[in-house]
Amino acid sequence: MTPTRLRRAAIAAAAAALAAFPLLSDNAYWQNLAIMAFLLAIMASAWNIISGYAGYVSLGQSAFLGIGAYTAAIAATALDVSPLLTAPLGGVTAAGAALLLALAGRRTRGIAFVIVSFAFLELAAIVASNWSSVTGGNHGLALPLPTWDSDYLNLPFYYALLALLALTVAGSWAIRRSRLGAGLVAIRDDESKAEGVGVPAARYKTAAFAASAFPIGVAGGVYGYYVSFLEPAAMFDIVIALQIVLAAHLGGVGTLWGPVAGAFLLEPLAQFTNQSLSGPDAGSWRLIIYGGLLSVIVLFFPKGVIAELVARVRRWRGAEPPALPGRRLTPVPRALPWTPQPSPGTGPLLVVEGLTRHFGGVRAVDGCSFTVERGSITGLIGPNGSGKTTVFNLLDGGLRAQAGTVHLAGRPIHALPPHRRARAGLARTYQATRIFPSLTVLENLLVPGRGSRAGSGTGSVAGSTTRAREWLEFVGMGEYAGHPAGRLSYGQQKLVELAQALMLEPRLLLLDEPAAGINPALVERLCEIIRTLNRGGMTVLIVEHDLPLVLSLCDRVHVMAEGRVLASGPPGRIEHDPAVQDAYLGEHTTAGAAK
Ligand SMILES: Nc1ncnc2c1ncn2[C@@H]1O[C@H](COP(=O)(O)OP(=O)(O)OP(=O)(O)O)[C@@H](O)[C@H]1O
Repeated sequence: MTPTRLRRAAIAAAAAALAAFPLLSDNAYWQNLAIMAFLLAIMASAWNIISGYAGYVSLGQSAFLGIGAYTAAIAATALDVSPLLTAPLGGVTAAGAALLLALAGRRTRGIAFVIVSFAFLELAAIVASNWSSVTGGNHGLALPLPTWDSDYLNLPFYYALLALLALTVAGSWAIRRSRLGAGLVAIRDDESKAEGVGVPAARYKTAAFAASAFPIGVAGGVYGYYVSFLEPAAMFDIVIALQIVLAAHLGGVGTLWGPVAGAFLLEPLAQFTNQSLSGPDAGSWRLIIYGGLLSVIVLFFPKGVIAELVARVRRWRGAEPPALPGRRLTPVPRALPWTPQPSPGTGPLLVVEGLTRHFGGVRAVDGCSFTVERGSITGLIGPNGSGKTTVFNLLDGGLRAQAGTVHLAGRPIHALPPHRRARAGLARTYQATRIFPSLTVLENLLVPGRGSRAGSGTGSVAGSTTRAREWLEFVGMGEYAGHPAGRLSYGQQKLVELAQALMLEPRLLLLDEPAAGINPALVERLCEIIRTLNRGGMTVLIVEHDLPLVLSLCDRVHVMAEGRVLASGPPGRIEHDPAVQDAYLGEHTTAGAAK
């Protein structure tokens, strides 16, 4: 049996055993333990969507449990129905409240976001405590007792939470396999790069926050009815928030089953501490235990205890796949997997006027103006520090210009956010390659989606996959499609990043030092690729220090010095321009400084 089949069989057996358990045993202790484990597993699995996939670690996710519980209880009382029926409303309210957290996630990340998320939990507790007319405040809110036969007391809760757990895991699986999921992991790996390849990060994160809060809110509705009494201190407890994070870290952050497995491992400890710790200091002791455990795990098993142990056993058994070897390069296919559409308007494709960006006293780009003709390969050269990369960062929106305009195919793009510039037809590669190491090579290409230029980034995943494979074949990386991108060599990563940019089917391709740090055979291949793309109708702007390469490849060259274009013209003329030689030899700079 293959490992995948073995895992599927184990999951099916565990699901069947859990489904049959309450029918075979009426032991209330074990049923309660299972119910609480389901609850924790739902929360950890849902937390994983925003914190595991997208990397926004939330210490406030348990707020949605309280929000769901209060909403379902209040709605059930108002409508005079069972709280089990109003539990989905708890999910809807939680997803709505998550938009607040998503707003914070637009402005903060890393440790700042962790603190904001914790503040969100505290805020929810304060609202519940003080809004006594609705929530009962610190006196609490009592729910009616279940109406069904006491013989079946736990069963409806048990099966409701088990079904919700199955749905949460299925939802998490579907999200991870979708373009949204690839986009979230890309955001975790490198958010600004993700935006640069057309990922609408703010929208994706908002969707992930809502998807993460919804199941927790529904579970809160069921849980509130199960405990039948709601009070702010218990419903918005930081210890629950810690347990969620701990469960995910125990099993494996960012994996599908890790948070679930972690929850089942952790829940017995949670029950033990609940029962054995009592008195006024019990809360503090629980905080110390869970906080301490979390610190140890994050320090020594950052990817999760189970995930790290499995990886270590694999390494020990020598089962880790070997480093990816370079293969003989296949010839570049002559035909492009793409038919370019003519760009609208007439005149140059790119018009840059008066572009300016200073960093304190450093005038990195200082009133820079130039054009790129349609269908050309244009070079942007200049000595180190002359501002070439900063110009690229201003063109793709990674940096905001302090002055100046940029028009692409007649359309002003200087005020657009990076993902909309990518969708407008601008794609780039980086001087130091920036692919998404946690994704496979194929997934790296699926992040931008297909045909983004035409605004059809919502095209089917199947269609995008076909196109992604075609572009990978085109750059010669087809056989690496399923490999983790982080394990490729530097040169291979450069080719993958190029294919990723090509997935945007750009009007203008910006290449930042494509030949830097790669072997001569690969440089040759890269030139061949660039020429083939250009023959197929793609316009290319290239920053490169390898002058012979630029002179042989480009139709026109702009030379930058001190943040502005000093000279422009065909390569033959530029090569012998005294002002250019002056700038490269440093005399221009020296003279400028002496003035
Ligand atoms: N984020 C930043 N903060 C401060 N200074 C910066 C920043 N980015 C660039 N600079 C400065 O702006 C100037 C231009 O840098 P830039 O990287 O654009 O030059 P470049 O022509 O691409 O150089 P190279 O060919 O070495 O890559 C340099 O003096 C650099 O130190």
